[in-house]
Amino acid sequence: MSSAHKFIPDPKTVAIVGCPFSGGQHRVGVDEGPIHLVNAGLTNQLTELGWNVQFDGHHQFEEISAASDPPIGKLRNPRLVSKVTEAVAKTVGAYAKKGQLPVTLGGDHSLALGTISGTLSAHPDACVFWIDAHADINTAETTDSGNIHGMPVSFLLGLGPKFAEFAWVKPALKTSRIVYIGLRDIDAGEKRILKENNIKAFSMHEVDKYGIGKVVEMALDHVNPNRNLPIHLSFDVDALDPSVAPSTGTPVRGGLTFREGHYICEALHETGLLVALDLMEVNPSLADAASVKQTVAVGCSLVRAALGETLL
Ligand SMILES: NC(=[NH2+])NCCC[C@H](N)C(=O)O
Ligand SMILES: [Mn+2]
Ligand SMILES: [Mn+2]
Repeated sequence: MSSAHKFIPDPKTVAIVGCPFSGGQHRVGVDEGPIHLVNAGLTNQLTELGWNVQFDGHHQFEEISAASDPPIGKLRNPRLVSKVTEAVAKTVGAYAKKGQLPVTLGGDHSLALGTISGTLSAHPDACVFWIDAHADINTAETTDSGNIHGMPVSFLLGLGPKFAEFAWVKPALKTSRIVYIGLRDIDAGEKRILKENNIKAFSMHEVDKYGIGKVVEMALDHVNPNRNLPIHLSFDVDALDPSVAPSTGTPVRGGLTFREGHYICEALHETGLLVALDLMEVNPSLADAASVKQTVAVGCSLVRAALGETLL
């Protein structure tokens, strides 16, 4: 079966961008996520789905010692996160400009500052599906944790205080072009930001109320009413219920089922509009071996679903 990709020319190529990075939060191990996902056979699985797979090894990031990267205000590891995400933006943007579909494997969700910047450099009118238990829209003022993986969306939207260290970030995303699914752990400041900016969000309450099929349709109607804009899918594995994806840094009960998570990926594939995908926050050091294996397998299977694997 050949799927009609509206923005990815044949022969369709996916570029795997492995990002062993954990500087956007404080738990060790999330940098091992991409290595586990690739070792589980992800590249071969995508070849079998009919994709050319480009993978040149995991991203090598410049090191910045903690001593030379003190907090700026509440922001932790600001220079490191900025450098790394800027490099990711360049890499993702270059692949997207060549007509390839970048699949970025995290690593923590601060990386989406890079991936979405990269996508928007190639597809300025792209919309973003942010699938997550969290909104990751804190600013340097509202954050409690100081972890930048809880803030990438505010940077992309140009909300909150600006920092010279992040001068490369263009606030290229419009509030009307992002939609959330799966939310259930939103900080008070984030609730305010979502409301004040009229940002569309489907929490687990709406998933329960309408069912995932209707929610994805409503989400598409909001960000992509004519079904003609490129789509960037940023999937935080903690959107799934911890019984489905236990091995992650900030698990929250009451999440998406295995099928609901996959349905989102399948439905976005069916649009033919997907131009980039992130799979973030798999942390192989936070659970027993069986749970790690389960989480890594679910991660691979979400990526396959977004890239065309069907049940029949
Ligand atoms: N990408 C994630 N898992 N983010 C979790 C963010 C948690 C919390 N809201 C914070 O700002 O720290
Ligand atoms: Mn999350
Ligand atoms: Mn997240």
